[in-house]
Amino acid sequence: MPVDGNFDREKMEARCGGRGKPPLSASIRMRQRSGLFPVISEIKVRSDKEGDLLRGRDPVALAQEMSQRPVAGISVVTEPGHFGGHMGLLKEVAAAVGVPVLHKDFITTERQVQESADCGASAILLITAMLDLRQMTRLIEAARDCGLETLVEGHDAAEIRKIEHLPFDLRGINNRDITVFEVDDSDVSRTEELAGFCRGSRILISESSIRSAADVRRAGRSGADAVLVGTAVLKAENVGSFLDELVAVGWPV
Ligand SMILES: O=C(O)c1ccccc1NCC(=O)[C@H](O)[C@H](O)COP(=O)(O)O
Repeated sequence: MPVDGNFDREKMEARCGGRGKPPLSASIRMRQRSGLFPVISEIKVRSDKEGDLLRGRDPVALAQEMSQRPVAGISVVTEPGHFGGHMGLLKEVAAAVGVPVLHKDFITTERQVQESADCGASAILLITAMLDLRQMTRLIEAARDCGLETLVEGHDAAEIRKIEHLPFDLRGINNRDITVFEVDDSDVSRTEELAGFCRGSRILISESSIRSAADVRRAGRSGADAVLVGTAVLKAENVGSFLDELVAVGWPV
Protein backbone atom coordinates (compact mmCIF):
# COMPACT_ATOMS: atom_id res chain seq x y z
CA MET A 1 0.00 0.00 0.00
CA PRO A 2 1.60 3.33 -0.99
CA VAL A 3 2.27 5.98 1.64
CA ASP A 4 0.85 9.54 1.39
CA GLY A 5 -2.51 8.70 -0.08
CA ASN A 6 -1.34 7.69 -3.59
CA PHE A 7 -3.90 4.98 -4.03
CA ASP A 8 -6.74 4.60 -6.46
CA ARG A 9 -9.16 7.31 -5.34
CA GLU A 10 -11.74 6.53 -7.99
CA LYS A 11 -11.88 2.95 -6.81
CA MET A 12 -12.19 4.14 -3.24
CA GLU A 13 -14.98 6.60 -4.04
CA ALA A 14 -16.85 3.89 -5.90
CA ARG A 15 -16.89 1.73 -2.78
CA CYS A 16 -18.92 2.15 0.36
CA GLY A 17 -17.88 5.38 2.18
CA GLY A 18 -19.11 8.87 1.43
CA ARG A 19 -21.76 8.05 -1.17
CA GLY A 20 -21.05 10.49 -3.98
CA LYS A 21 -19.17 12.96 -1.77
CA PRO A 22 -15.53 13.85 -2.35
CA PRO A 23 -13.06 12.29 0.09
CA LEU A 24 -12.32 14.54 3.10
CA SER A 25 -8.78 15.24 1.85
CA ALA A 26 -10.09 16.34 -1.56
CA SER A 27 -12.72 18.54 0.08
CA ILE A 28 -9.99 20.24 2.15
CA ARG A 29 -7.87 20.88 -0.96
CA MET A 30 -10.95 22.23 -2.78
CA ARG A 31 -11.56 24.80 -0.02
CA GLN A 32 -7.91 25.84 -0.14
CA ARG A 33 -8.11 26.30 -3.92
CA SER A 34 -11.12 28.56 -3.36
CA GLY A 35 -9.01 30.74 -1.05
CA LEU A 36 -10.84 29.65 2.11
CA PHE A 37 -9.35 28.21 5.27
CA PRO A 38 -10.65 24.61 5.51
CA VAL A 39 -12.80 24.08 8.59
CA ILE A 40 -14.31 20.80 9.80
CA SER A 41 -17.26 21.66 12.01
CA GLU A 42 -18.23 19.21 14.71
CA ILE A 43 -21.42 17.77 16.14
CA LYS A 44 -20.75 16.79 19.74
CA VAL A 45 -23.73 16.30 22.04
CA ARG A 46 -21.96 17.05 25.32
CA SER A 47 -18.54 17.13 26.96
CA ASP A 48 -17.43 16.58 30.54
CA LYS A 49 -16.16 20.14 30.72
CA GLU A 50 -19.00 22.04 29.01
CA GLY A 51 -21.98 19.79 29.72
CA ASP A 52 -24.82 19.91 27.17
CA LEU A 53 -23.67 21.46 23.91
CA LEU A 54 -26.88 21.11 21.90
CA ARG A 55 -29.08 23.21 24.18
CA GLY A 56 -32.29 21.75 22.79
CA ARG A 57 -31.21 21.92 19.15
CA ASP A 58 -31.71 19.02 16.75
CA PRO A 59 -28.19 17.79 15.91
CA VAL A 60 -29.11 16.76 12.38
CA ALA A 61 -30.67 20.15 11.58
CA LEU A 62 -27.61 21.78 13.15
CA ALA A 63 -25.27 19.70 10.97
CA GLN A 64 -27.27 20.79 7.92
CA GLU A 65 -26.98 24.42 8.99
CA MET A 66 -23.19 23.97 9.35
CA SER A 67 -22.92 22.25 5.97
CA GLN A 68 -24.65 25.16 4.23
CA ARG A 69 -21.54 27.22 4.98
CA PRO A 70 -18.36 26.50 2.99
CA VAL A 71 -16.99 23.96 5.47
CA ALA A 72 -14.70 21.14 4.32
CA GLY A 73 -16.57 18.54 6.33
CA ILE A 74 -18.58 17.67 9.41
CA SER A 75 -17.19 15.64 12.31
CA VAL A 76 -19.56 13.52 14.40
CA VAL A 77 -18.51 12.26 17.84
CA THR A 78 -20.32 8.98 18.52
CA GLU A 79 -18.70 8.03 21.85
CA PRO A 80 -21.64 7.75 24.28
CA GLY A 81 -20.15 7.84 27.81
CA HIS A 82 -18.36 11.20 27.81
CA PHE A 83 -19.67 12.84 24.64
CA GLY A 84 -23.28 11.62 24.45
CA GLY A 85 -23.02 10.36 20.88
CA HIS A 86 -24.28 7.24 19.09
CA MET A 87 -23.97 5.56 15.70
CA GLY A 88 -27.51 6.55 14.72
CA LEU A 89 -26.42 10.18 14.91
CA LEU A 90 -23.55 9.49 12.49
CA LYS A 91 -25.91 7.77 10.08
CA GLU A 92 -28.48 10.56 10.16
CA VAL A 93 -25.92 13.35 9.79
CA ALA A 94 -24.09 11.58 6.95
CA ALA A 95 -27.38 11.15 5.09
CA ALA A 96 -28.40 14.77 5.67
CA VAL A 97 -25.30 16.68 4.55
CA GLY A 98 -23.54 16.97 1.20
CA VAL A 99 -20.01 17.24 2.61
CA PRO A 100 -17.73 14.42 3.85
CA VAL A 101 -18.32 13.24 7.40
CA LEU A 102 -15.53 12.32 9.80
CA HIS A 103 -16.39 9.70 12.41
CA LYS A 104 -14.76 10.45 15.79
CA ASP A 105 -14.78 7.72 18.40
CA PHE A 106 -12.37 5.28 20.04
CA ILE A 107 -12.07 2.95 17.05
CA THR A 108 -10.06 -0.20 17.75
CA THR A 109 -11.68 -2.98 15.69
CA GLU A 110 -12.36 -3.79 12.03
CA ARG A 111 -16.01 -4.22 12.92
CA GLN A 112 -16.21 -0.58 14.04
CA VAL A 113 -14.56 0.47 10.76
CA GLN A 114 -17.20 -1.43 8.79
CA GLU A 115 -19.94 0.19 10.89
CA SER A 116 -18.54 3.64 10.12
CA ALA A 117 -18.75 2.87 6.41
CA ASP A 118 -22.24 1.41 6.77
CA CYS A 119 -23.35 4.64 8.46
CA GLY A 120 -22.04 6.73 5.54
CA ALA A 121 -18.84 8.18 7.02
CA SER A 122 -16.12 9.31 4.61
CA ALA A 123 -13.25 9.17 7.11
CA ILE A 124 -12.49 7.74 10.53
CA LEU A 125 -10.27 8.85 13.38
CA LEU A 126 -7.52 6.55 14.67
CA ILE A 127 -5.83 7.58 17.92
CA THR A 128 -2.10 6.86 18.12
CA ALA A 129 -2.09 6.71 21.93
CA MET A 130 -4.54 3.79 21.89
CA LEU A 131 -3.15 1.57 19.14
CA ASP A 132 0.11 -0.22 18.43
CA LEU A 133 1.60 -0.18 14.93
CA ARG A 134 0.15 -3.56 13.98
CA GLN A 135 -3.35 -2.57 15.03
CA MET A 136 -3.00 0.75 13.27
CA THR A 137 -1.86 -0.92 10.02
CA ARG A 138 -4.77 -3.39 10.16
CA LEU A 139 -7.31 -0.64 10.74
CA ILE A 140 -5.91 1.56 7.95
CA GLU A 141 -6.18 -1.40 5.55
CA ALA A 142 -9.71 -2.16 6.75
CA ALA A 143 -10.66 1.47 6.22
CA ARG A 144 -9.32 1.50 2.68
CA ASP A 145 -11.16 -1.73 1.92
CA CYS A 146 -14.37 0.06 2.98
CA GLY A 147 -13.56 3.22 1.01
CA LEU A 148 -12.80 5.30 4.10
CA GLU A 149 -9.95 7.72 4.62
CA THR A 150 -8.05 7.68 7.91
CA LEU A 151 -7.20 10.63 10.11
CA VAL A 152 -4.45 9.54 12.48
CA GLU A 153 -4.12 11.75 15.51
CA GLY A 154 -1.12 12.36 17.74
CA HIS A 155 -0.57 14.50 20.81
CA ASP A 156 3.22 14.57 21.22
CA ALA A 157 6.43 14.27 19.20
CA ALA A 158 6.89 10.56 19.98
CA GLU A 159 3.42 9.79 18.62
CA ILE A 160 4.02 11.85 15.48
CA ARG A 161 7.28 9.94 14.84
CA LYS A 162 5.69 6.58 15.60
CA ILE A 163 3.15 6.88 12.79
CA GLU A 164 5.35 8.58 10.19
CA HIS A 165 5.77 5.60 7.84
CA LEU A 166 2.18 4.35 8.02
CA PRO A 167 -0.03 4.69 4.92
CA PHE A 168 -2.80 6.81 6.46
CA ASP A 169 -4.39 9.77 4.65
CA LEU A 170 -4.66 12.74 7.01
CA ARG A 171 -2.62 13.65 10.06
CA GLY A 172 -4.12 15.24 13.15
CA ILE A 173 -2.59 17.08 16.08
CA ASN A 174 -5.05 17.13 18.94
CA ASN A 175 -4.43 20.24 21.03
CA ARG A 176 -6.23 18.59 23.94
CA ASP A 177 -5.19 15.53 25.89
CA ILE A 178 -7.96 13.11 24.95
CA THR A 179 -6.90 10.67 27.67
CA VAL A 180 -8.46 13.04 30.22
CA PHE A 181 -11.61 13.45 28.11
CA GLU A 182 -11.20 17.14 27.34
CA VAL A 183 -11.24 18.48 30.88
CA ASP A 184 -7.86 20.11 30.27
CA ASP A 185 -7.46 23.75 29.21
CA SER A 186 -5.45 24.03 26.06
CA ASP A 187 -4.86 26.14 22.99
CA VAL A 188 -3.19 25.96 19.58
CA SER A 189 0.30 25.96 21.09
CA ARG A 190 0.45 22.15 20.78
CA THR A 191 0.02 22.47 17.00
CA GLU A 192 2.68 25.19 16.91
CA GLU A 193 5.03 22.94 18.86
CA LEU A 194 4.48 19.77 16.83
CA ALA A 195 3.74 20.84 13.24
CA GLY A 196 7.49 20.96 12.52
CA PHE A 197 7.78 17.24 13.28
CA CYS A 198 5.29 16.37 10.52
CA ARG A 199 7.00 15.39 7.29
CA GLY A 200 5.74 14.87 3.75
CA SER A 201 2.72 16.20 1.95
CA ARG A 202 -0.09 14.72 4.00
CA ILE A 203 -2.80 17.12 5.10
CA LEU A 204 -2.36 18.30 8.69
CA ILE A 205 -5.43 19.07 10.79
CA SER A 206 -5.23 21.03 14.03
CA GLU A 207 -7.97 19.64 16.27
CA SER A 208 -9.65 20.98 19.42
CA SER A 209 -9.48 24.13 21.54
CA ILE A 210 -9.85 26.47 18.57
CA ARG A 211 -12.00 29.36 19.71
CA SER A 212 -11.60 32.17 17.18
CA ALA A 213 -10.38 33.29 13.77
CA ALA A 214 -7.14 34.33 15.51
CA ASP A 215 -6.63 30.70 16.62
CA VAL A 216 -7.29 29.47 13.07
CA ARG A 217 -4.67 31.92 11.79
CA ARG A 218 -2.17 30.69 14.39
CA ALA A 219 -2.81 27.06 13.44
CA GLY A 220 -2.46 27.87 9.74
CA ARG A 221 0.75 29.84 10.23
CA SER A 222 2.27 26.96 12.12
CA GLY A 223 1.59 24.55 9.23
CA ALA A 224 -1.96 23.24 9.64
CA ASP A 225 -3.94 22.75 6.41
CA ALA A 226 -7.29 22.62 8.20
CA VAL A 227 -8.86 22.96 11.63
CA LEU A 228 -11.47 20.87 13.43
CA VAL A 229 -13.72 22.96 15.67
CA GLY A 230 -16.40 21.66 18.02
CA THR A 231 -17.14 23.47 21.28
CA ALA A 232 -16.68 27.01 19.96
CA VAL A 233 -19.05 26.47 17.01
CA LEU A 234 -21.60 24.74 19.21
CA LYS A 235 -21.45 27.60 21.73
CA ALA A 236 -21.55 30.36 19.10
CA GLU A 237 -24.55 32.68 19.18
CA ASN A 238 -24.82 32.40 15.40
CA VAL A 239 -23.31 29.16 14.07
CA GLY A 240 -23.32 30.25 10.42
CA SER A 241 -21.66 33.64 10.97
CA PHE A 242 -19.07 32.09 13.25
CA LEU A 243 -18.12 29.50 10.61
CA ASP A 244 -17.98 32.26 7.98
CA GLU A 245 -15.49 34.16 10.19
CA LEU A 246 -13.27 31.10 10.52
CA VAL A 247 -13.15 30.20 6.81
CA ALA A 248 -12.60 33.90 5.97
CA VAL A 249 -9.11 33.63 7.51
CA GLY A 250 -8.38 32.50 3.97
CA TRP A 251 -5.86 30.34 2.18
CA PRO A 252 -2.91 30.73 1.99
CA VAL A 253 -2.72 32.14 5.51
O1 LIG B 1 -10.08 13.34 19.69
C1 LIG B 1 -10.22 12.23 20.15
O2 LIG B 1 -9.24 11.51 20.38
C2 LIG B 1 -11.59 11.72 20.42
C3 LIG B 1 -11.81 10.39 20.37
C4 LIG B 1 -13.07 9.90 20.58
C5 LIG B 1 -14.11 10.75 20.84
C6 LIG B 1 -13.90 12.10 20.90
C7 LIG B 1 -12.63 12.57 20.71
N1 LIG B 1 -12.38 13.88 20.83
C8 LIG B 1 -13.30 14.88 20.72
C9 LIG B 1 -12.65 15.83 19.88
O3 LIG B 1 -11.75 15.52 19.17
C10 LIG B 1 -13.10 17.19 19.91
O4 LIG B 1 -14.46 17.19 20.11
C11 LIG B 1 -12.79 17.94 18.62
O5 LIG B 1 -11.45 17.90 18.31
C12 LIG B 1 -13.24 19.37 18.76
O6 LIG B 1 -12.66 19.93 19.91
P1 LIG B 1 -13.22 21.25 20.57
O7 LIG B 1 -13.29 22.28 19.48
O8 LIG B 1 -12.25 21.65 21.60
O9 LIG B 1 -14.55 20.92 21.11
